[in-house]
Amino acid sequence: MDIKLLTVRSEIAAGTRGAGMGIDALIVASLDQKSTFFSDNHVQNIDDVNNILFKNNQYPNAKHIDGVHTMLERVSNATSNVLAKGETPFVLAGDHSTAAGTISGIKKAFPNKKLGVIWIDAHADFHSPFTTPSGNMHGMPLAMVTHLDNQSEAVNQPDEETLDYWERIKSVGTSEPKLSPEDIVFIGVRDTETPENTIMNKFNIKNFTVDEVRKNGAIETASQALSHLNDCDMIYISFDVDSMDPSISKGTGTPVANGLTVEEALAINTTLVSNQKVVCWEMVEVNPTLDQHNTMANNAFHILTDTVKSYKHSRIVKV
Ligand SMILES: NC(=[NH2+])NCCC[C@H](N)C(=O)O
Ligand SMILES: [Mn+2]
Repeated sequence: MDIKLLTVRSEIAAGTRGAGMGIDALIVASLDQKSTFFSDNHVQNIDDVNNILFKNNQYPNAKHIDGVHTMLERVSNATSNVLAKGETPFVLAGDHSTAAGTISGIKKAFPNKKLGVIWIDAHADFHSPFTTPSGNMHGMPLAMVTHLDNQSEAVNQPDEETLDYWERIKSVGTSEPKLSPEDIVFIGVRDTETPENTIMNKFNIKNFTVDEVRKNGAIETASQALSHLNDCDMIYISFDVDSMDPSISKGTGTPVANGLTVEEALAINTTLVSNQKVVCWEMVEVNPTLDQHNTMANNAFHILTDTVKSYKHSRIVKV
Protein backbone atom coordinates (compact mmCIF):
# COMPACT_ATOMS: atom_id res chain seq x y z
CA MET A 1 0.00 0.00 0.00
CA ASP A 2 1.66 3.22 -1.17
CA ILE A 3 1.36 6.45 0.73
CA LYS A 4 1.21 9.96 -0.71
CA LEU A 5 2.32 12.99 1.27
CA LEU A 6 -0.03 15.89 0.60
CA THR A 7 1.56 19.18 1.67
CA VAL A 8 -0.77 22.12 2.33
CA ARG A 9 1.03 25.30 3.39
CA SER A 10 -2.24 27.04 4.20
CA GLU A 11 -2.58 29.17 7.34
CA ILE A 12 -5.44 31.56 6.54
CA ALA A 13 -7.80 29.99 9.09
CA ALA A 14 -5.42 30.42 12.06
CA GLY A 15 -5.35 33.57 14.18
CA THR A 16 -1.55 33.55 14.52
CA ARG A 17 0.80 33.78 11.56
CA GLY A 18 3.32 31.10 10.67
CA ALA A 19 1.59 27.69 10.51
CA GLY A 20 2.08 27.67 6.74
CA MET A 21 5.80 27.35 7.45
CA GLY A 22 5.20 24.16 9.44
CA ILE A 23 5.76 21.92 6.40
CA ASP A 24 9.10 23.53 5.60
CA ALA A 25 10.06 23.26 9.27
CA LEU A 26 9.39 19.50 9.00
CA ILE A 27 11.60 19.36 5.90
CA VAL A 28 14.36 21.21 7.77
CA ALA A 29 13.94 18.75 10.66
CA SER A 30 14.33 15.84 8.24
CA LEU A 31 17.51 17.34 6.76
CA ASP A 32 18.93 18.02 10.24
CA GLN A 33 18.19 14.42 11.19
CA LYS A 34 19.82 13.20 7.93
CA SER A 35 16.57 11.50 6.94
CA THR A 36 15.62 10.82 3.32
CA PHE A 37 11.92 10.61 4.25
CA PHE A 38 10.84 13.43 1.92
CA SER A 39 12.66 11.90 -1.06
CA ASP A 40 11.68 8.30 -0.25
CA ASN A 41 7.96 9.12 -0.34
CA HIS A 42 5.87 10.75 -3.05
CA VAL A 43 4.99 14.35 -2.26
CA GLN A 44 2.17 16.29 -3.87
CA ASN A 45 1.85 19.95 -2.97
CA ILE A 46 -1.48 21.76 -2.94
CA ASP A 47 -1.13 25.45 -3.74
CA ASP A 48 -2.24 27.80 -0.99
CA VAL A 49 -3.97 31.18 -1.15
CA ASN A 50 -2.04 32.71 1.77
CA ASN A 51 -1.63 35.99 -0.16
CA ILE A 52 -5.26 36.66 0.83
CA LEU A 53 -3.79 37.62 4.23
CA PHE A 54 -2.52 40.88 2.71
CA LYS A 55 -6.14 41.91 2.17
CA ASN A 56 -8.38 43.10 4.97
CA ASN A 57 -10.67 40.37 6.22
CA GLN A 58 -14.33 41.02 5.35
CA TYR A 59 -15.94 38.27 7.42
CA PRO A 60 -15.53 38.82 11.19
CA ASN A 61 -17.35 35.59 12.15
CA ALA A 62 -15.45 33.42 9.66
CA LYS A 63 -12.19 35.09 8.71
CA HIS A 64 -11.15 34.67 5.07
CA ILE A 65 -14.01 32.23 4.48
CA ASP A 66 -13.76 32.78 0.71
CA GLY A 67 -10.15 31.57 0.73
CA VAL A 68 -10.95 28.75 3.15
CA HIS A 69 -13.63 27.54 0.73
CA THR A 70 -11.10 27.53 -2.13
CA MET A 71 -8.59 25.56 -0.04
CA LEU A 72 -11.15 22.99 1.09
CA GLU A 73 -12.17 22.31 -2.53
CA ARG A 74 -8.52 21.79 -3.46
CA VAL A 75 -7.75 19.54 -0.52
CA SER A 76 -10.95 17.54 -1.02
CA ASN A 77 -10.20 16.90 -4.71
CA ALA A 78 -6.57 15.97 -4.06
CA THR A 79 -7.52 13.61 -1.21
CA SER A 80 -10.22 11.82 -3.19
CA ASN A 81 -7.93 11.48 -6.24
CA VAL A 82 -5.15 9.92 -4.15
CA LEU A 83 -7.63 7.49 -2.56
CA ALA A 84 -9.12 6.63 -5.98
CA LYS A 85 -5.64 5.54 -7.10
CA GLY A 86 -5.47 3.13 -4.17
CA GLU A 87 -2.93 5.23 -2.26
CA THR A 88 -3.18 6.47 1.33
CA PRO A 89 -2.93 10.24 1.89
CA PHE A 90 -0.75 11.48 4.76
CA VAL A 91 -1.71 15.15 4.88
CA LEU A 92 0.75 17.69 6.30
CA ALA A 93 -1.07 20.96 6.70
CA GLY A 94 -0.77 24.37 8.29
CA ASP A 95 -3.95 25.28 10.10
CA HIS A 96 -6.52 22.65 11.08
CA SER A 97 -9.37 23.87 8.84
CA THR A 98 -7.77 21.75 6.11
CA ALA A 99 -9.11 18.65 7.86
CA ALA A 100 -12.62 19.49 6.64
CA GLY A 101 -11.30 19.26 3.07
CA THR A 102 -9.55 15.98 3.80
CA ILE A 103 -12.69 14.47 5.35
CA SER A 104 -14.81 15.71 2.43
CA GLY A 105 -12.38 14.09 0.00
CA ILE A 106 -12.51 10.75 1.84
CA LYS A 107 -16.31 10.78 1.65
CA LYS A 108 -16.17 11.80 -2.01
CA ALA A 109 -13.96 8.79 -2.77
CA PHE A 110 -16.04 6.35 -0.68
CA PRO A 111 -19.58 7.78 -0.46
CA ASN A 112 -21.15 4.54 0.75
CA LYS A 113 -18.70 3.74 3.51
CA LYS A 114 -19.35 4.86 7.10
CA LEU A 115 -16.56 7.17 8.30
CA GLY A 116 -15.19 7.40 11.83
CA VAL A 117 -12.82 10.17 12.96
CA ILE A 118 -10.23 10.17 15.74
CA TRP A 119 -9.42 13.79 16.60
CA ILE A 120 -6.25 14.22 18.70
CA ASP A 121 -6.28 17.86 19.78
CA ALA A 122 -6.39 20.31 22.68
CA HIS A 123 -9.52 21.79 21.07
CA ALA A 124 -12.83 20.35 19.87
CA ASP A 125 -12.89 22.52 16.69
CA PHE A 126 -16.69 22.32 16.67
CA HIS A 127 -17.52 26.00 16.22
CA SER A 128 -19.58 27.56 13.46
CA PRO A 129 -19.79 31.22 12.41
CA PHE A 130 -22.70 31.43 14.88
CA THR A 131 -20.67 30.34 17.91
CA THR A 132 -17.00 31.15 17.24
CA PRO A 133 -15.31 33.31 19.91
CA SER A 134 -12.53 34.35 17.50
CA GLY A 135 -13.73 34.06 13.91
CA ASN A 136 -10.77 31.78 13.23
CA MET A 137 -11.94 28.99 11.00
CA HIS A 138 -9.40 26.44 12.24
CA GLY A 139 -11.82 26.14 15.18
CA MET A 140 -14.62 24.98 12.82
CA PRO A 141 -13.69 21.90 10.74
CA LEU A 142 -15.85 19.40 12.66
CA ALA A 143 -18.94 21.62 12.35
CA MET A 144 -18.27 21.93 8.61
CA VAL A 145 -18.30 18.18 8.04
CA THR A 146 -21.13 17.24 10.45
CA HIS A 147 -23.33 20.23 9.43
CA LEU A 148 -23.87 21.15 13.09
CA ASP A 149 -24.38 24.92 12.92
CA ASN A 150 -25.38 24.93 16.58
CA GLN A 151 -27.64 27.97 16.08
CA SER A 152 -29.43 27.45 19.38
CA GLU A 153 -26.14 28.38 21.10
CA ALA A 154 -25.48 31.37 18.82
CA VAL A 155 -23.37 34.24 20.15
CA ASN A 156 -22.83 35.91 16.73
CA GLN A 157 -25.07 36.98 13.88
CA PRO A 158 -23.10 36.22 10.73
CA ASP A 159 -24.00 38.23 7.59
CA GLU A 160 -25.59 36.72 4.50
CA GLU A 161 -22.41 36.43 2.46
CA THR A 162 -20.68 34.57 5.28
CA LEU A 163 -23.60 32.14 5.54
CA ASP A 164 -23.61 31.66 1.77
CA TYR A 165 -19.94 30.61 1.87
CA TRP A 166 -20.61 28.49 4.96
CA GLU A 167 -23.25 26.51 3.03
CA ARG A 168 -20.82 26.05 0.14
CA ILE A 169 -18.17 24.79 2.55
CA LYS A 170 -20.64 22.26 3.96
CA SER A 171 -21.18 20.98 0.40
CA VAL A 172 -17.51 20.46 -0.51
CA GLY A 173 -17.02 16.90 -1.78
CA THR A 174 -20.66 15.95 -1.26
CA SER A 175 -23.69 17.95 -0.14
CA GLU A 176 -24.47 15.46 2.65
CA PRO A 177 -22.92 15.54 6.14
CA LYS A 178 -19.68 13.56 5.91
CA LEU A 179 -20.13 11.79 9.23
CA SER A 180 -22.32 11.59 12.34
CA PRO A 181 -21.07 13.31 15.50
CA GLU A 182 -21.37 9.94 17.29
CA ASP A 183 -18.58 8.65 15.05
CA ILE A 184 -16.03 11.14 16.37
CA VAL A 185 -13.65 10.25 19.18
CA PHE A 186 -11.53 12.93 20.85
CA ILE A 187 -8.16 12.39 22.49
CA GLY A 188 -6.61 15.13 24.64
CA VAL A 189 -9.34 17.76 24.24
CA ARG A 190 -9.09 20.20 27.19
CA ASP A 191 -9.92 23.70 25.94
CA THR A 192 -13.50 24.11 24.74
CA GLU A 193 -16.17 26.81 24.77
CA THR A 194 -19.74 26.32 26.04
CA PRO A 195 -21.36 25.80 22.59
CA GLU A 196 -18.84 23.03 21.91
CA ASN A 197 -19.58 21.40 25.28
CA THR A 198 -23.27 21.39 24.38
CA ILE A 199 -22.55 19.41 21.20
CA MET A 200 -20.19 17.01 22.98
CA ASN A 201 -22.79 16.33 25.69
CA LYS A 202 -25.74 16.11 23.33
CA PHE A 203 -24.11 13.46 21.15
CA ASN A 204 -22.22 11.85 24.00
CA ILE A 205 -18.91 12.23 22.18
CA LYS A 206 -16.14 10.35 23.93
CA ASN A 207 -13.10 12.38 24.93
CA PHE A 208 -10.10 10.41 26.21
CA THR A 209 -8.54 12.98 28.52
CA VAL A 210 -4.80 13.35 29.09
CA ASP A 211 -5.36 11.91 32.59
CA GLU A 212 -7.04 8.83 31.13
CA VAL A 213 -4.21 8.39 28.64
CA ARG A 214 -1.73 8.53 31.52
CA LYS A 215 -3.76 6.18 33.71
CA ASN A 216 -4.59 3.54 31.10
CA GLY A 217 -1.56 3.95 28.86
CA ALA A 218 -1.33 5.41 25.37
CA ILE A 219 -1.56 2.10 23.50
CA GLU A 220 -4.59 0.99 25.51
CA THR A 221 -6.25 4.38 24.91
CA ALA A 222 -5.67 4.07 21.17
CA SER A 223 -7.25 0.58 21.15
CA GLN A 224 -10.25 1.86 23.12
CA ALA A 225 -10.63 4.77 20.69
CA LEU A 226 -10.65 2.29 17.80
CA SER A 227 -13.22 0.08 19.60
CA HIS A 228 -15.55 3.08 19.84
CA LEU A 229 -15.61 3.13 16.04
CA ASN A 230 -16.19 -0.60 15.60
CA ASP A 231 -19.19 -0.12 13.36
CA CYS A 232 -17.40 2.30 11.03
CA ASP A 233 -16.02 1.04 7.70
CA MET A 234 -13.11 3.46 7.48
CA ILE A 235 -11.19 5.69 9.88
CA TYR A 236 -9.46 9.06 9.50
CA ILE A 237 -7.00 10.34 12.12
CA SER A 238 -6.41 14.06 12.68
CA PHE A 239 -3.39 14.94 14.80
CA ASP A 240 -3.14 18.57 15.92
CA VAL A 241 0.28 19.05 17.53
CA ASP A 242 -1.31 21.34 20.14
CA SER A 243 -2.60 18.13 21.73
CA MET A 244 0.94 17.95 23.14
CA ASP A 245 2.12 19.83 26.21
CA PRO A 246 3.56 23.35 25.71
CA SER A 247 6.56 22.42 27.88
CA ILE A 248 7.74 20.37 24.89
CA SER A 249 7.70 23.37 22.60
CA LYS A 250 5.88 26.66 22.06
CA GLY A 251 5.81 25.99 18.32
CA THR A 252 2.05 26.01 17.74
CA GLY A 253 -0.47 28.87 17.50
CA THR A 254 -2.91 27.95 20.30
CA PRO A 255 -0.98 26.04 22.99
CA VAL A 256 -2.88 24.68 26.01
CA ALA A 257 -1.34 23.45 29.28
CA ASN A 258 -1.51 19.84 30.49
CA GLY A 259 -1.14 18.08 27.17
CA LEU A 260 0.27 14.78 25.95
CA THR A 261 3.97 13.99 26.00
CA VAL A 262 5.76 13.30 22.71
CA GLU A 263 6.02 9.62 23.70
CA GLU A 264 2.27 9.40 24.34
CA ALA A 265 1.41 11.12 21.04
CA LEU A 266 3.83 8.82 19.26
CA ALA A 267 2.38 5.65 20.78
CA ILE A 268 -1.19 6.78 20.10
CA ASN A 269 -0.56 7.61 16.44
CA THR A 270 1.53 4.55 15.64
CA THR A 271 -1.05 2.27 17.28
CA LEU A 272 -4.00 3.92 15.53
CA VAL A 273 -2.59 3.70 12.00
CA SER A 274 -1.89 -0.02 12.36
CA ASN A 275 -5.66 -0.55 12.26
CA GLN A 276 -6.63 -1.79 8.79
CA LYS A 277 -9.61 0.56 8.53
CA VAL A 278 -7.41 3.67 8.57
CA VAL A 279 -7.57 5.34 5.15
CA CYS A 280 -5.91 8.69 5.90
CA TRP A 281 -3.81 10.46 8.54
CA GLU A 282 -3.20 14.20 8.98
CA MET A 283 -0.87 16.37 11.06
CA VAL A 284 -1.41 20.12 11.52
CA GLU A 285 -0.50 23.37 13.33
CA VAL A 286 3.32 23.19 13.54
CA ASN A 287 4.39 26.86 13.72
CA PRO A 288 8.18 27.36 13.69
CA THR A 289 7.91 31.16 14.00
CA LEU A 290 6.81 30.72 17.62
CA ASP A 291 9.47 28.15 18.42
CA GLN A 292 13.09 27.88 19.39
CA HIS A 293 15.51 25.52 17.67
CA ASN A 294 12.71 24.04 15.56
CA THR A 295 11.78 21.83 18.54
CA MET A 296 8.13 21.24 17.62
CA ALA A 297 9.00 20.26 14.04
CA ASN A 298 11.76 17.94 15.24
CA ASN A 299 9.31 16.15 17.54
CA ALA A 300 6.51 16.20 14.97
CA PHE A 301 8.87 14.79 12.33
CA HIS A 302 9.73 11.92 14.65
CA ILE A 303 6.02 11.19 15.13
CA LEU A 304 5.40 11.49 11.38
CA THR A 305 8.14 9.06 10.35
CA ASP A 306 7.27 6.50 13.03
CA THR A 307 3.59 6.72 12.13
CA VAL A 308 4.32 6.15 8.43
CA LYS A 309 6.62 3.26 9.37
CA SER A 310 3.92 1.69 11.53
CA TYR A 311 1.34 2.16 8.77
CA LYS A 312 3.55 0.50 6.14
CA HIS A 313 4.62 -2.29 8.47
CA SER A 314 1.02 -3.16 9.32
CA ARG A 315 0.14 -3.38 5.60
CA ILE A 316 2.90 -5.78 4.57
CA VAL A 317 1.14 -8.66 2.89
CA LYS A 318 2.11 -11.80 4.74
CA VAL A 319 2.33 -14.85 2.45
N1 LIG B 1 -7.18 24.01 15.40
C1 LIG B 1 -7.02 24.86 16.40
N2 LIG B 1 -5.83 25.17 16.85
N3 LIG B 1 -8.13 25.41 16.92
C2 LIG B 1 -8.12 26.38 17.98
C3 LIG B 1 -9.50 26.92 18.25
C4 LIG B 1 -9.53 27.82 19.46
C5 LIG B 1 -10.89 28.39 19.83
N4 LIG B 1 -11.81 27.36 20.22
C6 LIG B 1 -11.45 29.21 18.67
O1 LIG B 1 -12.39 28.77 18.04
O2 LIG B 1 -10.96 30.27 18.37
MN1 LIG C 1 -7.32 21.64 16.07
